[in-house]
Amino acid sequence: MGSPVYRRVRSLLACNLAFRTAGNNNGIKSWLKPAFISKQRLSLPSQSTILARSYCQHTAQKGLIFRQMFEPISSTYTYLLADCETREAVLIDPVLEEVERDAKLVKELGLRLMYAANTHCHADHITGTGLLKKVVPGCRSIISKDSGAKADITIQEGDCIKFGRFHLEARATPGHTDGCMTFVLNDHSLAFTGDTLLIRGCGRTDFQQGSATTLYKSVHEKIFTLPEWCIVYPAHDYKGMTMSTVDEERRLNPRLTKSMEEFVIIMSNLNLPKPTQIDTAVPANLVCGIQGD
Ligand SMILES: N[C@@H](CCC(=O)N[C@@H](CSS)C(=O)NCC(=O)O)C(=O)O
Ligand SMILES: [Fe+2]
Repeated sequence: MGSPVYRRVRSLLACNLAFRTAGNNNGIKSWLKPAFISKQRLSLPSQSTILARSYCQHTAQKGLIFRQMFEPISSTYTYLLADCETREAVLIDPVLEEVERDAKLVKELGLRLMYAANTHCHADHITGTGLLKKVVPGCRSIISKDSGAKADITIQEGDCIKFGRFHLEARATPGHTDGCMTFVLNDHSLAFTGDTLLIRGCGRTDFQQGSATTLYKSVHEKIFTLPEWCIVYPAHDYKGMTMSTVDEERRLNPRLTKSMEEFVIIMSNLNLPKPTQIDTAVPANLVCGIQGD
């Protein structure tokens, strides 16, 4: 139906999995379509541009402040979430070397940083949580009880990290490490998967109590059961990608679309070198990172 341009628009929307179902449920399609169609004859934005733009609008409409930040040495993503009304905020997976950047942004945006939470005891970088507590008074560190690491608050499956009108639900997703958690936004639109699920990949399982069968079950039971339009944000990406969706990873993840038996063989043949900072990072992260003087 319609012009070639309209058909292109339709096919872009059709293959954009985040929109396919979300649109019917929460109005994404209704606010996406008018702006998009009106520009169609000038130039067609790429699918990822549409998703990024639309997602910003989506979060803004919900009253959620959301930032993804990158630390290039360990290729780590740190996430800032805040309620734009109450200004309460949470940081996920801050990195020591970027504490100044994160604290500056929190200040610039007029936010009250309540928590700095780690998805797990990282092996490749020192967490910024310890130092953040020093430079942002009132901020409390969070990690899972099963990680064996120290923090102000230790959490378990089902616990919630509340910031303003929002909360992150903690889902235990062990496998990369014993204490890995995935943090899911209360409306299930976003999931912060740490190293459990990476974009088209997953965390390695060859150290820190790693187990391929446990990771496989965690992903299938706790992440792939989220709505297909849920956007997944990992702790790392090594190929320049920023986000994915549950649907994309269910269909396209080259490791996790396999049977558990095939997955175990893949994971035992990764032959990855040890993270360069592992010997300093793990002991520091077991005590919530560098605490400052
Ligand atoms: N080269 C990096 C470490 C890369 C690495 O091992 N990444 C981990 C996540 S950090 S614990 C991983 O699970 N990778 C899975 C994969 O398939 O790449 C460094 O030296 O820091
Ligand atoms: Fe890790």
